Amino acid sequence: MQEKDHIFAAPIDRLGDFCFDHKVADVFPDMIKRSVPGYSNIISAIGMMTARFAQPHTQLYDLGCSLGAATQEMRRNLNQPGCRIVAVDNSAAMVERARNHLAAFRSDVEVELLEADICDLTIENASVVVLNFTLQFIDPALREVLLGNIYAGLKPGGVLILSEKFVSADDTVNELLIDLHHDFKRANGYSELEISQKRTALENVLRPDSPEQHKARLKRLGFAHVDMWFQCFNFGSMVAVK
Ligand SMILES: Nc1ncnc2c1ncn2[C@@H]1O[C@H](C[S@+](CC[C@H]([NH3+])C(=O)[O-])CC(=O)[O-])[C@@H](O)[C@H]1O
Ligand SMILES: O=C(O)C(=O)Cc1ccccc1
Repeated sequence: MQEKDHIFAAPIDRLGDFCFDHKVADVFPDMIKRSVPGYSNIISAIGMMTARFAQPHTQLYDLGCSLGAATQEMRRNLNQPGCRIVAVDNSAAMVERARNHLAAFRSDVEVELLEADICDLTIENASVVVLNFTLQFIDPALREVLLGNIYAGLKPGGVLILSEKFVSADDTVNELLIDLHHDFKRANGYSELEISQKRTALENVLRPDSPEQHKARLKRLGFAHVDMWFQCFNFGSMVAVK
C-alpha cells in the first residue's frame, strides 16, 4: 500500500534538517510525485534514453537511487547484451525498500544495489549514468570531483542524465519559479504549513545551482554536448554526452 506524505503537516517544535530516514522512505513515492513537477515524465525519458545510449557489455549507474524508480525504468528499456545496473544510495532506509521494490518485478538484467556514498564510488565502463535529483544534496565543494569521476568512467558516446532543482540567475524569474512550484504543491494538497516547514528543513541540505553553472561545469569537465532537455518551473533535467 502507498502511504501518503504527512511529514510536515503538524507544527514541528525543533525543526531539524531534512534527511532521508525511514519516515521519508515510507512515503517517498507520494512525496516525490506531489513535490517534483515533471518527475514521471523524467522517469519515462530516462527509459527512452537508456534504449538509445546503452552500449553492449557496459554498466549503467543510478546514483542516489532512492526506491529505484529510475533503475526499474532503465532495466525495462535495456536492449543490449551483457549490461548490468549499479544502483547506489547512502540511506539504509531507502536501500532496504529499494531491494523489496525491485524484487517485485521480473527481469533478466542484473542489478547491484549498494548502500554507499556516491562520492566514494568508482565509476567504470559506463554507458549511462543517472543523477536524478541527487547532485543537489551533495556538498557543493564535492560536485565537480564527482562529475569528473563520472566523466572519467563514461565510455565515448556515453550519457549523463542530470535532473535537478535549479536557482535562476534572474532574481525576479527565480521568485516566480519558486512561487509557481509552491502553487504546484498547493494544487497537490500540501498546506501552507507543510510547504513552509519543508522549505526550512531543506534550506541547508538542498543547495541548487543555476542551469548556467551546471552547463559551464559539465563543459569544463570535457562533455562534448550539453543541454537542458526538460524544464518545468525550477525543476528540470539536462543531458551531457561524452
Ligand atoms: N552522498 C550520497 N550518496 C548516495 N546517495 C545520496 C547521497 N546524498 C543523497 N543521496 C540520496 O539521494 C536521493 C535523493 S532523491 C532521488 C530520487 C531518485 N533518484 C528517483 O529517481 O526516484 C531526490 C529527492 O528526494 O528530491 C536520496 O535517496 C538520498 O538518500
Ligand atoms: O519538495 C521540495 O520542495 C523539493 O524541492 C523536492 C523534494 C522532493 C523530495 C524530497 C526532498 C525534496
